Amino acid sequence: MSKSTMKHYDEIATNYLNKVSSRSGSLLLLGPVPLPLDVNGKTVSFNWYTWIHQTEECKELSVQESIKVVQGNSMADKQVSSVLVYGDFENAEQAFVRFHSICHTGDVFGSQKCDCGEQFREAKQMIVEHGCGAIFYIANQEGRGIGLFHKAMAYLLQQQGMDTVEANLALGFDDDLRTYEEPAAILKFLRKRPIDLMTNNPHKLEKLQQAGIRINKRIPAWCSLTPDNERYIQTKIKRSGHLQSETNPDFTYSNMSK
Ligand SMILES: Nc1nc2c(ncn2[C@@H]2O[C@H](COP(=O)(O)OP(=O)(O)OP(=O)(O)O)[C@@H](O)[C@H]2O)c(=O)[nH]1
Repeated sequence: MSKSTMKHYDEIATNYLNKVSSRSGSLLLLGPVPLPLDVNGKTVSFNWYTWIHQTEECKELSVQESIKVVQGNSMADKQVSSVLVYGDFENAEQAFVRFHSICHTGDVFGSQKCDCGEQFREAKQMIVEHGCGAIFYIANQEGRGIGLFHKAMAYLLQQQGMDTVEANLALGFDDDLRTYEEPAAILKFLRKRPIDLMTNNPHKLEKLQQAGIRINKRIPAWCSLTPDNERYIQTKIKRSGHLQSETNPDFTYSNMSK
């Protein structure tokens, strides 16, 4: 590494890198990286943070030294998590926070089989309208933790009549394998005050509380029902315990389209 590159590297490590302890080990948090995001047609400036695990070999090293160990290692085959932060996240009295499980099909492809893509867009917009908040984009939670390949298998099983829960069980998994220790540790580093949690899933709320997150209130995160996502959403309510939409208690596509 040339001297000037080394200087830039050191500067970044000093100003943008922090070590965060989590129940699953130490995390190296990098950010804030300013990121202009599209929010409903407008460009809005968010701060992006991302993190990696501090490996065993780096345990005794400082954060500055640890980051040099990964230099030249692309890590492209390891999907890493992010958090997108908006407003004065550390100090604002109320901050809206969403813990969004990665959904390649919904968020990237725009699949209508689930509500993930719309929930993500909606969360960005609600946070901007509110003035402060964060969206965690959790990389190891694809398919509620079964991974993309198995999710494709699950979709094929669903095509043969199973619902989402039955398909996960048929593949040898629990319905929901997600844990929140890592993002919870990052949240506690970025903000000490309680949050308003954007979710319909009471189990997610409980798991986050168990991970030490203080929650002021829950903000519902329902999206549009369509013929393509109705079964998925009804299964979430009937089998996975997601809370019914307060504004539309008869939340079915056929009821809504009347
Ligand atoms: N196994 C499985 N996972 C799915 C399916 N459709 C979407 N997902 C995944 O489900 C995750 C989102 O979980 P959901 O149950 O929709 O919602 P939640 O995060 O528990 O709750 P909310 O905070 O209310 O959105 C994402 O990781 C998606 O990839 C499916 O058919 N099968």
